[in-house]
Amino acid sequence: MTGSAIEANGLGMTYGRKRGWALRDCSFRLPAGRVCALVGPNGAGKSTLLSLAAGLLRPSEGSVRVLGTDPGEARTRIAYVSQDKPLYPQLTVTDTLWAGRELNPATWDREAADRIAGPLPQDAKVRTLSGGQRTRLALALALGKRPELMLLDEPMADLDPLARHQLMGVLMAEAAEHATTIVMSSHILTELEGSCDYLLLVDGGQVRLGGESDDIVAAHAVVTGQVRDLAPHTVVESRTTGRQLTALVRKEGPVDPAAWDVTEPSLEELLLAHLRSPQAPPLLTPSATGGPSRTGAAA
Ligand SMILES: Nc1ncnc2c1ncn2[C@@H]1O[C@H](COP(=O)(O)OP(=O)(O)OP(=O)(O)O)[C@@H](O)[C@H]1O
Repeated sequence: MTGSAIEANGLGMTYGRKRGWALRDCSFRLPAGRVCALVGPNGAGKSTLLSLAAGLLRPSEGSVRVLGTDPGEARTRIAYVSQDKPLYPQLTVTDTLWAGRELNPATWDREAADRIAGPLPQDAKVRTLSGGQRTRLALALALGKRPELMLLDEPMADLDPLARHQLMGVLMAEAAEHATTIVMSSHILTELEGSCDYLLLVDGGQVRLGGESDDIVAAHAVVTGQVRDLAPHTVVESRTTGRQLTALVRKEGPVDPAAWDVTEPSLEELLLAHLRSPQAPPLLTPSATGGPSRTGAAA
């Protein structure tokens, strides 16, 4: 088994008793070297999970280990880009990159940072940059640090489509070349489909899907037909048009091709079906549990 980038055990976080649980009873493992999409609706707990992994929050219950140790101890090996991208507004782009080098003298990779920060006006003060430009600078700092684990909270949200495409390309090349683990939260599901090989779906503070994207997709099927009984498969979502039933199912064995038209769902289709169906049981593939597959039925 490869090493773990993140290992959560019964992880829970509340920001105050009256506020309830932002994250509850989360147990999963993210193997090192993966590019992981962290998806879920607003308020699902994605930022909370990333902040816990970055060591900026302490768990209210359970534990999280990062790169085999406590998040605080792994801090120099982690780069975290939060949604609000905190940078010093009075520094210029050049000064900011210089500070990045000074803070990470042992690992600073100027070429990697320049590849991302290159298009920015180098003498401009951070406070004069647009939201997208600030994102670019924050990502340059993160990549220049040459981390083992990048935790990116909606990194592409305020980038234009061209910048998004280019920066995704740089991140993917980085992951491939240096085996950097990347966890990237996003609401843009189509963007994740071609880039991420691992998936964590968080909803209501719980991990509902976890594992290799391909395996999670392969565990499901879209079936269309006139038969009503889908047993033994688990129906995640279904709709009826006339006499025709279309359903997204989690397969329990082979689906009868004589009774159903069967296609593989796209990742986007799969995620949307789960987001619309909070009652669907969780699915974690063996690599996400460190053991046999965990489903709602077996958990
Ligand atoms: N600093 C905070 N103080 C109090 N409650 C918080 C704080 N940060 C988050 N929460 C609460 O924790 C829950 C999870 O929030 P979180 O920001 O982790 O969700 P998210 O999945 O990142 O959402 P989004 O997609 O909108 O960014 C929400 O109910 C939110 O209101």
